[in-house]
Amino acid sequence: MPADSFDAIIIGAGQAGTPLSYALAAAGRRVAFIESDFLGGSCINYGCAPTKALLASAQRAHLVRTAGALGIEAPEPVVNFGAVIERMQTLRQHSRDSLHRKITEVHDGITLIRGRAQFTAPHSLQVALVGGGEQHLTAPLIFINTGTCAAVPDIEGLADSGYLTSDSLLLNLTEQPEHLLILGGSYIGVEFSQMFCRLGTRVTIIDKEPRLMSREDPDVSHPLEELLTESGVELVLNANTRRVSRGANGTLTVTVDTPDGERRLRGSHLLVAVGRTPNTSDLGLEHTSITLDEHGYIEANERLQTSTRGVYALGDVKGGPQFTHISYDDYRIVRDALLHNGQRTTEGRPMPYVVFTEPQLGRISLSKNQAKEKGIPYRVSRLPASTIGRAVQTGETEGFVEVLVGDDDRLLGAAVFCEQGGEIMTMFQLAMAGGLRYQELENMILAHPVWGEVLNNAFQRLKPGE
Ligand SMILES: Cc1cc2nc3c(=O)[nH]c(=O)nc-3n(C[C@H](O)[C@H](O)[C@H](O)COP(=O)(O)OP(=O)(O)OC[C@H]3O[C@@H](n4cnc5c(N)ncnc54)[C@H](O)[C@@H]3O)c2cc1C
Ligand SMILES: NC(=O)c1ccc[n+]([C@@H]2O[C@H](COP(=O)([O-])OP(=O)(O)OC[C@H]3O[C@@H](n4cnc5c(N)ncnc54)[C@H](O)[C@@H]3O)[C@@H](O)[C@H]2O)c1
Repeated sequence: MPADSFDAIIIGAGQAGTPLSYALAAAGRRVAFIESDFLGGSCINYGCAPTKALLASAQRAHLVRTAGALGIEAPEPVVNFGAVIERMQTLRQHSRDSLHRKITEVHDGITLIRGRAQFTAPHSLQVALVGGGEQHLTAPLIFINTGTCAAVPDIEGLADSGYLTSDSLLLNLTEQPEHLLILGGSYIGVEFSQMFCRLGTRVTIIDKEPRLMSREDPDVSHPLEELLTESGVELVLNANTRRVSRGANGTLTVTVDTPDGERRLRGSHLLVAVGRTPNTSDLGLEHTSITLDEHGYIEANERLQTSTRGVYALGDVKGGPQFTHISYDDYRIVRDALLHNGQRTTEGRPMPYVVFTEPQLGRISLSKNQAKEKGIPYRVSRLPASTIGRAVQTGETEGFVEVLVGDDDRLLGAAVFCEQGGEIMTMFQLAMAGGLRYQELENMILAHPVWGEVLNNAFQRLKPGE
């Protein structure tokens, strides 16, 4: 079968592939855009957007539940689980429809192909089309944005007992779990735990590490652990999961070894959230010279070029931090290099992220442990959120603001665990991007009483890092 020839082929409609298709088409290139599943990839369909929509419902229930603290008497809220799910589904469908319109109607020059792509040669692909048949394509430029799927550990009985991942949970959830066991206490486990707890589900998190979010400094993860346990989430940490089984009545039992001995944890549903696996195994990469790392991620250089000339890897599939804003920045780097002679690379770019619990945990750049590991001298100031005027007025006094300052008085990083933590962290990021010294933030006139006013006070307790 003769191959259809294009200027560029993009595999995967994720957070890099989609804007890249628009940019290349706008520059007059003929683009084949291949997606095997839903447009928008994980962010739109089973990642950021649907989880934050569900978290918003859970947070509203919590606000109603706690309104009495502000003098507003409200009855215990009734969670209409079906309506909560329907709202999330509607938002997701709207995003998918809007993407479809943009790709097929707004932008000329994009040929959308629904199917699973596989390399047959370094610049040739075969697509197993949704609905049957196949198509062969070729192009001098190929962009791989195939993302990841949920990793599933090899645990006795797990496959036979039935489990959920965030991918399947968010696509197929119809009934409210009675007791959700969550394997993995990092971004996904933590966000889902608070969400389900506030919607009225009993929740247990199991993690093999002694701490939640174990990449964070201990004095950052511990307040998060306290917050969750105080709100009713059970934490089983330092736990080696040995076996999963499902009884005749449908109850799941997860058997774990902990430092205190064996425990059998029972629940109605099990969510596996132990990280992600790259979508590379069926890409036919053996027909190219593209290399993979030990975990199956595509090896790409700081310009996102793979070892096959003209083939790029963008987003989660190339390994490293897995965030929508990083995938989107990969797009910007490749777009600028190809269309605007841009020279920027992935080297040294800032790495902000937010855990969307309430309060949020916002993080930018170095933690204390990372500064120590890199031998970077730092001073640190940590302020309880209860010292922020706005926090006192709204009653949201939980958490802290922590900033690291270098020898040149410029910021090295921040961890902000309080109401509006993500937004406050973003202000610190802007100050870092602008190269501001901390004294400039201390002396800046900021409207009173905004949350950002904490930028004036955050450095009050600066002391040398240990
Ligand atoms: C539950 C959850 C919550 C998250 N929350 C956040 C958050 O709050 N903030 C944040 O920044 N990040 C979040 N993330 C991470 C974020 O979703 C990803 O980092 C981001 O979507 C980047 O994805 P991507 O561009 O690499 O590809 P993806 O969005 O994963 O898209 C890849 C696409 O490629 C398609 N594909 C795969 N193989 C083929 C093939 N062979 N042929 C054709 N198509 C193929 C897939 O169907 C998919 O549509 C979350 C992730 C999860 C799972
Ligand atoms: N707000 C956000 O930005 C956000 C939200 C959700 C997900 N994400 C992205 O999604 C990716 C995946 O998130 P994640 O939380 O699944 O993965 P993760 O890699 O961040 O954490 C995996 C967790 O599972 C634990 N674990 C691993 N194997 C285990 C086992 N056998 N038993 C018990 N625990 C085990 C680890 O100790 C770790 O705590 C992240 O890299 C993140 O970037 C981001």
